[in-house]
Amino acid sequence: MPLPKAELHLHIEGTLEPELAFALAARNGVRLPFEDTEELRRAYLFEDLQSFLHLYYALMAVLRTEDDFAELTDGYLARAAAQGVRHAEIFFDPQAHTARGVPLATVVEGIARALDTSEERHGISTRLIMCFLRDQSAASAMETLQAAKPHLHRITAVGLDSAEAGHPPSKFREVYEAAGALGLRKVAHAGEEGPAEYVREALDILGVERIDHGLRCVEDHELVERLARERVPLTLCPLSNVRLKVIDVLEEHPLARMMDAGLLCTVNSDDPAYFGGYVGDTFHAVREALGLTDERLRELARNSFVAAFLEDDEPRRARLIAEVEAYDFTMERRE
Ligand SMILES: Nc1ncnc2[nH]cnc12
Ligand SMILES: [Zn+2]
Repeated sequence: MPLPKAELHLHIEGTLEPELAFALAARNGVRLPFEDTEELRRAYLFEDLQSFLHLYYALMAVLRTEDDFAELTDGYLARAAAQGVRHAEIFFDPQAHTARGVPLATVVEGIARALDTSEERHGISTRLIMCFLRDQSAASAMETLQAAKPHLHRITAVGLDSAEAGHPPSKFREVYEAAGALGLRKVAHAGEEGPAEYVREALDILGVERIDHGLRCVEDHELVERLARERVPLTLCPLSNVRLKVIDVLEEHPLARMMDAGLLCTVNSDDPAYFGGYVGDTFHAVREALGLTDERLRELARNSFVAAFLEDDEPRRARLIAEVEAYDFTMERRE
């Protein structure tokens, strides 16, 4: 039995495996600029965030119907469950779909259909986080928030993703204020490719409760101290950082040093179909590359439930944390 964990940084569109991409392309009559799944997989060599985003947005062309989104989401939940995920907070990028003529209702209802059966089918409780594309205008983000009003019972929080450099959190001040007024919780990608200052802006200007990535906080000692003191969760994605060349090799990832500095770190998969592993694979990879002890892995799993948006189900959080505390690592080695 794998270590129980929550996944808090997962783009549902980033779980589109090549096999499903081709199946949906055939079903929807969409022509992909790749001959087959092998040729597509060979394209997964990225130079940076932007080169990944280019392929990520292009492949979304195959996602057209509610069934497509439901199938994508249910497939992710099945793979996540097999790796010990018991709670998942899932990002989606509405503007990437509405810009292609796919209605927001199709996207939300398709994803929600899979989420509605997730506890029963996969033993995973879920939350949905609607992300704004930061390389689009603040006005477009505000329109998206307004358009989401009929779906707010499905949505727990707002997030901010896509190309970071040159698109500071402050650009979205009003949108986050409006989201807060609607009762939505707040997270944002910051400090992935962008500077430590963007992490500060996300906290002070947007009022986020968690930072997605936050890796580059390590360049700013005072910020690290603040994040540790205020127990701000960071949703790190080590395999993503290597694939997008934010760091050179996994062995150089600062995760262990960040934990030593008292930061509330979690480990997540980001876009697992593209970056070579789901969250259980990521735990294994960082254990090997950084020599993490069992107690460090337990801390990461505990942190994932501490940082989860489970305030409306504290008994579940407590049960999951108790499972982490009682986890016997020799069980995993016997698999
Ligand atoms: N790692 C990432 N950073 C920013 N935007 C994203 N969208 C999907 N994955 C992303
Ligand atoms: Zn991300």
